[in-house]
Amino acid sequence: MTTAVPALKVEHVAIHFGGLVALSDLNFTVDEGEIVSLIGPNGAGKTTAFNIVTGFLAPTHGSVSYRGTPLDGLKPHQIADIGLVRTFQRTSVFPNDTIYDNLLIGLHRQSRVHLPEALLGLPRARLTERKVRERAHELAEWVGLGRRIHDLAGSLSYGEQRLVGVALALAAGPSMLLLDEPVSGMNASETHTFVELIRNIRSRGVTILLVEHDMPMVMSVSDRIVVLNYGRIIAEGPPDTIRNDPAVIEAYLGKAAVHA
Ligand SMILES: Nc1ncnc2c1ncn2[C@@H]1O[C@H](COP(=O)(O)OP(=O)(O)OP(=O)(O)O)[C@@H](O)[C@H]1O
Repeated sequence: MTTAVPALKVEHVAIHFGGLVALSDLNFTVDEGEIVSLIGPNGAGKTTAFNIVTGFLAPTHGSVSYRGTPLDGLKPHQIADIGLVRTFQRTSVFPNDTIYDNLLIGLHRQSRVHLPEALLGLPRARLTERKVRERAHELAEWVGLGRRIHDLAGSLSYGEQRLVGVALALAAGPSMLLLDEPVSGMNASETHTFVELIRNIRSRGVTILLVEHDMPMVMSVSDRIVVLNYGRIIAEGPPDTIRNDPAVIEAYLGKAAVHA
């Protein structure tokens, strides 16, 4: 019998900031092709967990592995190189450049062509340059910004700028995408479109871990939800289980709501 190795494995992770235990004994997995959300009230430890998985913070105890490879001690860019790529809460587009140029900048960061080759217009650089341009168009189409590709990024709505952020993350060719509050600041229609995009990204074989406050969005998109409170997992399961879990309701609404 073969046992499938989970894509992401977080084992016994704890982190202390001085006397504050921000996470303690955190254990969860994400399977290949799964959409998992990490939720919890403010200060529960979601962003801290995200930062540990992506190498922006080192845990005090425990370990994280991806496809069986320990991530301990790896830098964020090394973790991205093995396929785990994140987006950030703040949009990081260059507002005075077009979407296209933003994507080209992102793709050039990934591309292996050395600057001297590109400057000299050597054949390998020319070929790669053409591929990079094609890829920029594909990425803009993928996130639904194909028709706006030559608009200035600064002219986009906040929600659309987040889409550019997702396109930039996709530019790195992730096998797992970590989305940090991707729909914060989006209206209902943008959020709906974004949910479709997440499903589409997953359908192309990308595993997804999401930190998000928008409960209807989380409930509609997730296969499984991990709920944190005060740095500990208080519940884990599919949306229907989580929706009705008394510990989750209590964490969000307080005891009164459960006993009302
Ligand atoms: N660098 C740090 N130094 C000290 N304390 C920190 C640091 N980062 C986070 N914390 C604390 O760790 C706890 C968890 O914070 P974290 O930001 O991970 O929570 P969160 O669930 O993401 O919250 P939110 O939903 O408000 O973003 C909080 O008490 C926070 O104040």
